[in-house]
Amino acid sequence: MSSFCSFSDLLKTRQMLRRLFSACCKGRKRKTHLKEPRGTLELGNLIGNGSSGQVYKGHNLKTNKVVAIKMMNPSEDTQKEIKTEIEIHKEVSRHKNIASFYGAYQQRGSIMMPIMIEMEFCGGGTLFELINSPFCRGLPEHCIAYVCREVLKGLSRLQKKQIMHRDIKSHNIAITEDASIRLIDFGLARKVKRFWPCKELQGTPHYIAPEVWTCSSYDFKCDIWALGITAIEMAETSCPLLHLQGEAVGKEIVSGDPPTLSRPRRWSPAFNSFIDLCLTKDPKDRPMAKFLLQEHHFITELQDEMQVKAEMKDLIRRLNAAKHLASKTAEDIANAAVEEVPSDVVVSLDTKKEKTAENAEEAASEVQVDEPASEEVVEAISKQDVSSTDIMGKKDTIGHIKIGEPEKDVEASTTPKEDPLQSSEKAPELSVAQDLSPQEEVGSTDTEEEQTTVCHIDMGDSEEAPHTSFQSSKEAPVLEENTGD
Ligand SMILES: Nc1ncnc2c1ncn2[C@@H]1O[C@H](COP(=O)(O)OP(=O)(O)OP(=O)(O)O)[C@@H](O)[C@H]1O
Repeated sequence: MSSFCSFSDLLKTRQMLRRLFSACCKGRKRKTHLKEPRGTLELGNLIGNGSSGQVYKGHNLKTNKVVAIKMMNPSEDTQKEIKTEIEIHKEVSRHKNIASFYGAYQQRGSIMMPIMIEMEFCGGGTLFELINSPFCRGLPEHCIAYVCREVLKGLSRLQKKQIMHRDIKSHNIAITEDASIRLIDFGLARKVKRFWPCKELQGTPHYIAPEVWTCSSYDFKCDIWALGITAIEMAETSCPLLHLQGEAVGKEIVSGDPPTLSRPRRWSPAFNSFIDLCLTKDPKDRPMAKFLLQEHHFITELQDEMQVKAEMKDLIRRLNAAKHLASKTAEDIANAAVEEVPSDVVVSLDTKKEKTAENAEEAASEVQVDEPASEEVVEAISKQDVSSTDIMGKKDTIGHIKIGEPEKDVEASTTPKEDPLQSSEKAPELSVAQDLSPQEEVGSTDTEEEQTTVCHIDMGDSEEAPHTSFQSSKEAPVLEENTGD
């Protein structure tokens, strides 16, 4: 008998394989199920305000956990993106360097009702807040190495899942109160597809890799570039090319030399070399996360982790104390303003706020290391229509790019600006109703699962610098009890 197959046999086999492949693909398509939030989630204070939504501290009444709740208003354009964010966050969540995903929710009634992602609350704030706090003039090198190592672990996890974050930046690196590092915000994260390379211009301009600016095929390496930029930011408190905006940043990144530390001799050769490697312009020559984790001495020679974490914890305690003071002072000022300030409200408030910021800064530097961090009480608020919440931050768009400039020196406007450290705002409350029939169950997540890593990118609203993250005098929307099933 001949061991050769006939041409028709080959064709049949090919067809069979095709059918098998498409059946597998269909099988793998998962529906994003969203749970009904009422009776489960209770919203507390606003803790972050991004271009795609607002993030509140919250309470899961069933697990009795303090959580973070990201609330996004879907539109026809963004609905799919939000679901992708949920799916990806859920997929990468079980890792110690990724904020745990606990579930996704949507109140019954309409597909346009706000969608919520419940996740681990990171009580130390973000890396951006930390390096921009009044008492931080850049992180010491061993702390930078520690943060880079933890982010690389997260990126490595993402890569195992064939996912690129595409918005690695200091705003999207959260810190827990015990100084553990977590990647957050998977709004721009995408699967890397071998036969369908990604060419979209996406990200936050100052962190975007050259190959992304030129819309060439790109992959996980764009996250390594963004980490290199973030490492410079940790050392110098601002990222390179901050004087440029939008596409001008892209032109410089594509045609100029890669950014470096502005005073390289102040830092070790290992740190300089790490940055050089991360900021290699040709992605083919740029190392992968795994290589840097295992081979680069800036990462591998990190010693005395206990000491590094103790230093980070100290900074976090001071940051939280400053936030707490600032929110208290803001409350006092708001109360006083109502009574005292008559006609020239804007000017008076501005002056007062400046003073408040100064006071808070001064007070923070006096705060003892053991001062307890602020613990806002998660409290229920009167019900209001969630859908009325304006969750869209300022956002410029160039092509696919969200052009957020992470500028620090935002010009003082004539309207009063709140101190970024303050987050005294009350969040919308998820009204607690008794009927829990899960409508579409989304991220039914096992809250107690072991963590793993993940990350994603997004082009943050740059104009609304992170400094403004905590500002917004709006009360958070309350989820109204839904009666119209
Ligand atoms: N798990 C968390 N724990 C604590 N704070 C968080 C958490 N997730 C988000 N935040 C805060 O909320 C902010 C906005 O969150 P996130 O980045 O997910 O929103 P976004 O709308 O996607 O932002 P961007 O404008 O960067 O795209 C963060 O910068 C951070 O300050």
